Amino acid sequence: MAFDWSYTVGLLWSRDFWNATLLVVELSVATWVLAVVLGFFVALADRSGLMVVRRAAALYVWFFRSLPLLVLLIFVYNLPQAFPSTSALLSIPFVAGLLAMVLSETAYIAEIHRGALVSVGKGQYEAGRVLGLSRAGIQRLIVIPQALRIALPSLGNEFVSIVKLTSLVSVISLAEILLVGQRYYTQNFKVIETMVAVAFYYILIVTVFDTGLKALERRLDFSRRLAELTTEDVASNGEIAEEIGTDSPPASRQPAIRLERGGKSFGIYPVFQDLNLAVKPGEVVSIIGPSGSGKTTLIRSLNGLETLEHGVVYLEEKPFLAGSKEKLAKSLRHVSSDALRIGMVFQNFNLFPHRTALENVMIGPLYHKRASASELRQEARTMLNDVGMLVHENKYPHQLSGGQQQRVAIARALAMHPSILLFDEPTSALDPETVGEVLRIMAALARSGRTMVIVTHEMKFAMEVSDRVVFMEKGRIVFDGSPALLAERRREDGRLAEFVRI
Ligand SMILES: Nc1ncnc2c1ncn2[C@@H]1O[C@H](COP(=O)(O)OP(=O)(O)OP(=O)(O)O)[C@@H](O)[C@H]1O
Repeated sequence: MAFDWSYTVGLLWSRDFWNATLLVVELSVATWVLAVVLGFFVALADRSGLMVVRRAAALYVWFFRSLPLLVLLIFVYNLPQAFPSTSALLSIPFVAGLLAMVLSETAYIAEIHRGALVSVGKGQYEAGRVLGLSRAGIQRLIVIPQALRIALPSLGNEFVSIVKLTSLVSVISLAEILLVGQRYYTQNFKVIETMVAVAFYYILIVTVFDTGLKALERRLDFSRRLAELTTEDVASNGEIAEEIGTDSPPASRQPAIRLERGGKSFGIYPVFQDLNLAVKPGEVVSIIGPSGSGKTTLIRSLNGLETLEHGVVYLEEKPFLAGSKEKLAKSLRHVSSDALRIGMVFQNFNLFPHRTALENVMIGPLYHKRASASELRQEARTMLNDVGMLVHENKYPHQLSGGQQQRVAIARALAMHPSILLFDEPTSALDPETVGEVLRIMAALARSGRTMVIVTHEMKFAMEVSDRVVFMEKGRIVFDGSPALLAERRREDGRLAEFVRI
């Protein structure tokens, strides 16, 4: 029997098929949107601090991924037999189909979100934290935009799967494309001709939505976003200001920040115990020492990025953080305005890749509504100008060199007007050529009387710029004094001489 082309072509104008196509689109889009939203919450639950929430999320994903959709469909559609109260809703095939598909797809999509959330680096969360963003704020402004971009190709792929899975809802008598086709060929036996039309409708839906999703993917892909570059600004940097003014010149003589009897372990390995460090207002303290001596852990303990077990951190002699094993920890209320008094610059910059240099600098003050958006924009531009980066204000981090990124990161920390600035090995991830530009900014900050604590391997810089140098070894402070005293001690102390070579 010859293939009946005129019959197949005629089916492309069939009202039944177009109605079924509309139904498939509605069911697929509703399933996808709901599962993308709900899946995100399941993925967040999977990362919750509460074990019971994590377990519940894992149980959900395990159960609904194990269950075939067909079984779930039949189960949900027939649920009213056991629970008559559900019949008002579940006897509507569209609702029953949607519910079953959402339950199943949420489990798959939660796994996609989970993968995307894991790939947003820890540094992004930490950068949000030091800018005083709440958990929800970090998710909304930093994590979700990045995770969505990472997840979108897989989410688009899942949409295609959902479109095809809708063919299963024919078992609950929902007139989707396959069921319409079956009705046709059981009357005229033109199976192949009918199935060609069925294939056409599925391919049409997938093609249209796939094209749309790819376009969305391109829009969200910030690595493809390019700032308008003028020929002049491609390589140039602006001038770095000689001094980068402070808001509140240090008046008090009491320590700006002080760690008392700090103790920290990772597992059974103690990094330091009974450690004391006090930094006066306007003082520049460099912490130096061999790798693994605990410098980074110490500086991160000062602003709570690492939780101490023992000891108390005081801000202007007011308890600010207490070790988890300290009695004070229970009564100490976390006041976020205190945390905002400490700015931090990270080794790996941790700029937000989906935002321009200017937006990175503005994000903190804007979140805290420190002034109107236009005032904050102006102020952020001044900060960028101070670090010689105004010419690059509209560039995304991937368009900047390491040194330029670190300069923007410094401007971002300054934009919060912190009274203390912590630098965690700010030049360690930089090429030798760009180290100098970051050190020049830090020297300008030091000259302007800022309180700074710097973990560094740049000995020359530490000796020239610091008021005090702290030498750490194996979790202990073995030297704490002026650079001049260090230079003197170096002559007698072999270990110091070995380490502090300028
Ligand atoms: N998250 C962690 N989990 C387990 N151990 C850690 C963690 N962070 C640091 N450590 C360990 O704590 C010790 C101190 O690390 P820290 O990074 O503070 O040293 P450091 O003096 O800053 O070293 P470097 O100069 O190489 O950065 C090291 O032995 C390190 O392996």
